Amino acid sequence: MSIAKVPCTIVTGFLGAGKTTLVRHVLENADGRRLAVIVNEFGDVGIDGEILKSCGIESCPEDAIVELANGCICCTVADDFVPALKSLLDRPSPPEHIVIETSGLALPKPLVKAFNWPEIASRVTVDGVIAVVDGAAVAAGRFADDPEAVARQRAEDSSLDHDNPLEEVFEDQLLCADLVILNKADLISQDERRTVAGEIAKTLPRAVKVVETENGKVPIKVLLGLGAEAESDLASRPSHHDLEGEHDHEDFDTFIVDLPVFDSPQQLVDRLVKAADAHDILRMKGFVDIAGKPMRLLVQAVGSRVQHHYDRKWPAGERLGRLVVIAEKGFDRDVIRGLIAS
Ligand SMILES: Nc1nc2c(ncn2[C@@H]2O[C@H](COP(=O)(O)OP(=O)(O)OP(=O)(O)O)[C@@H](O)[C@H]2O)c(=O)[nH]1
Repeated sequence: MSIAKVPCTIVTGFLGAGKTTLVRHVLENADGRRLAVIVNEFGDVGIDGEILKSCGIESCPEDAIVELANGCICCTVADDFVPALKSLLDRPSPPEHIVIETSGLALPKPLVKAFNWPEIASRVTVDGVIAVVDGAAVAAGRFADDPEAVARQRAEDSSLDHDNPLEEVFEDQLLCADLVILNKADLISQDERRTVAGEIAKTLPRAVKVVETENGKVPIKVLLGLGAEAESDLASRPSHHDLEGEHDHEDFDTFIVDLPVFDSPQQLVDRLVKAADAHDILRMKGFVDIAGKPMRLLVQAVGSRVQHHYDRKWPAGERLGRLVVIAEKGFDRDVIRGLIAS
């Protein structure tokens, strides 16, 4: 008797596109389905796992969320990803569906390939790769090559590889997708939506549905149950990195800023906007200690767009403000620290 494989959905998308928001929406609408989540982050502090664990959804116990922080799973498939998947499958009551949220810098294809590894090939299948796109970031030209910058680089050094690393990661994620979620539709106009949809269509290698939404609010039956079996279909998912082998995220860097106590959320927001504008920071997220408040403030910035809310009481002994910063390499950590924390 053959045992049905557990379907797994890979959620990819660039930094801050809305992956965690979408995964949380899936958990909130699981309708009794036994789900588990593997969540991976590029930064050293597991913020996304915390956000998901603190969601307070009854059907989603904390041990259903497995965090793989500190690096991209696409590069640590053997050490982190496959063992994490196996340990979920080996549980006395294994999940009925597994959702994998990759880091915003991860390439999905190496992960899909891992599903062919003999250790897990007979037990799991990739139900679908969902690429979440930040509509506002695409509309702002975040992933497009800057022709002036390319020309400048070429003039300085003709042998230089001028590929835009943001564009490459963004495209690799789309090239592997079975479904594209055009998220943050609330932040862009009708015209911009058309432009963004056009850019996505230009990149997609085959017919793939694009669903527009905000805050990842797409019905769960659209997201899960795609039946793509992506691991058997690698040839139709080209990648910029097919010829280069492993990529090592050398274009990006992350560090942690220890934060002082702030008098108000606005005081911090002003500093984050200033830092993001001056240094082209891609992503900041963390928990902040606001004077006199028993709750911790969850702060998230995508570029210089900052959002915050009090998410839960500080756990005992953990009241310490910390922020993860991710940017393209070449920035001065101390300068950024100085702008945010002093
Ligand atoms: N306005 C708007 N904000 C959104 C939407 N979806 C997500 N956000 C916000 O965008 C920020 C990033 O969302 P996340 O879900 O954490 O994004 P992510 O892709 O998981 O981020 P990383 O894991 O850091 O790559 C958060 O502040 C969200 O509240 C949306 O549709 N509209």
